[in-house]
Amino acid sequence: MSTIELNHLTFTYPERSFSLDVEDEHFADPMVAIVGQNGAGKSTLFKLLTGLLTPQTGVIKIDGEDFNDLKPVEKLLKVGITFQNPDDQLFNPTVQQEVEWSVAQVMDDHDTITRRALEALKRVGLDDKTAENPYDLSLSERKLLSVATVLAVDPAIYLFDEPMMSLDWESRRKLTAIFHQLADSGHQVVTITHDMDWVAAEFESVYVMEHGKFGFAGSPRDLFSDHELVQRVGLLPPRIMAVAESLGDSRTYLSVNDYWQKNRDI
Ligand SMILES: Nc1ncnc2c1ncn2[C@@H]1O[C@H](COP(=O)(O)OP(=O)(O)OP(=O)(O)O)[C@@H](O)[C@H]1O
Repeated sequence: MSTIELNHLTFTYPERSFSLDVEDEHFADPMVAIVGQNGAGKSTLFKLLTGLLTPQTGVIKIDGEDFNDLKPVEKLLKVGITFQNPDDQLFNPTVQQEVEWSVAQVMDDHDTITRRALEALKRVGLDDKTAENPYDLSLSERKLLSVATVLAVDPAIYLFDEPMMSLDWESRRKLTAIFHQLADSGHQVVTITHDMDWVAAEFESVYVMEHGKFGFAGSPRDLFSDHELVQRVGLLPPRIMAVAESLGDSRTYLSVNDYWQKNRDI
């Protein structure tokens, strides 16, 4: 599995409205969640990790190599991103062409491009919509299509910016299963999310960003046990904790199952 190292990374927008400043951070787990308030710098970090923005100082190393030294195709094979808003990355006339376009950025063989596109569309459940215009799909389907464009390229590291936002229940279930399949097959999945129930239930590694810096790295249980931090950075703890709290129990619970395990003998 890949590792991402950030060393003395700084970036400031030209307007000087916001600065990101990461001393030393290391993502080495298969599934990593990055959380934090609006404007904390999460999407800016993703733009740096994909080369859409260039840091003013510091280095991003992926598997020990300076990311900025890689050729464009090597970058695409190392890191793929799905944006918060799928409409920012969909522009082809059909669903199939959309995915094929992505694969064509990293290879030339037409048959392989088509095969990979169809496999990725099947994986997200859009294989019956290949001829449709992406803008005729629902928002959930457009989000899954943007995921398919990355699955078809199959980079080592998948970055997802708010993947669960606006997804219907079935699509959430499907995407969560894909996350685990990716992690189990040696990929790294790094996701920005505001969905703390999902973080608590599915992730082992969570990083908190505050004002352009990392303020916490650890397990969801450690994060949600730190009530002062959770309140300071405006995170909503898992809903099961609010339910337990209303019953006079202020312990940390990550899911209904977790609550059940800890309370079934009482
Ligand atoms: N292109 C830009 N030019 C100038 N400032 C920007 C630009 N993009 C983002 N910012 C500012 O940088 C700060 C960090 O934005 P960023 O989108 O990285 O935060 P975020 O943590 O991803 O927020 P959210 O959770 O709302 O997506 C914000 O104050 C934002 O207004």
